[in-house]
Amino acid sequence: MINLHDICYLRLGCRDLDEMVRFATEILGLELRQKTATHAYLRGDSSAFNLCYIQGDADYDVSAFELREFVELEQAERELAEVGIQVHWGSKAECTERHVEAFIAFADSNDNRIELVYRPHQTGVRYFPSRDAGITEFGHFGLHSRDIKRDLHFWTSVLSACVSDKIGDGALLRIDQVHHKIALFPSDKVGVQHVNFQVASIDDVMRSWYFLQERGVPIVFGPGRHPTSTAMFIYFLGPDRRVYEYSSGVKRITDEASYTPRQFEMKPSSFCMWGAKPNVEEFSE
Ligand SMILES: O=C(O)c1cccc(O)c1O
Ligand SMILES: [Fe+2]
Repeated sequence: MINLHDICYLRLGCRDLDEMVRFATEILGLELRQKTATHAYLRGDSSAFNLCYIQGDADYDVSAFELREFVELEQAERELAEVGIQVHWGSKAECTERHVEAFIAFADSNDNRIELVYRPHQTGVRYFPSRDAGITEFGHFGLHSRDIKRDLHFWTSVLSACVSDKIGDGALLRIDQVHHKIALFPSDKVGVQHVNFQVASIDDVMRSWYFLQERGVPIVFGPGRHPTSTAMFIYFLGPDRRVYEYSSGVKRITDEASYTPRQFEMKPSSFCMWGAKPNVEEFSE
């Protein structure tokens, strides 16, 4: 079993890099750390980066996870080979591009591009936001799944994720005490389904609600509260048409032994206990 220590970064292709940098800094509230002609590195914590937008193919995306030890990358290569998945070892230049010491890249059971990373770089300077959205952490992300049974098996038996809750066939998966850091949603697509940043409080969620409305940012769900993680949330669209989420108050599962995953019905009330209706394809019946 490949032990995922934490989520690490997303690499997100886009058509217009400058437009994504404007959105990420002025709307989302990330800090731009580095920009080249083709790459923009943004963060909401003291990591070298959380999101890297890449000029080019808008459908390209990668999600990355940290492993604790270098030997775990070598073990992962062997374990993935056993289930018929070949890995690519990052070259020196590819490691530099990702601000990591080492990584392997592969496609998961849904053809989602995944990277397993050893020693992602931290900075010695704190995150200094370009707008005060109240971001405390890169929270989680959703991935598409064209065959949920197959992909859940992969994520929970080849990789170390555990199901915290299910909503219909969708699954919220944890890799540590946080209720979920990955979510798998049935769909006919591949890759990243939504991107979540945690914010400090309900005040930040509500402040952003007014802020986003004033600027004409399409809000696609919320404000509301998830009955699953208990987090209060708001979802909106970026100029890349990707779904972004702020949430606050995600529950922790501290007593693994006594926790049983719950099955929620596939209804709007399972996504929001306040009555908000999702305008997100994968969250709709
Ligand atoms: O936080 C959650 O519980 C949650 C539930 C459904 C969908 C999501 O994106 C979530 O973050
Ligand atoms: Fe989410």
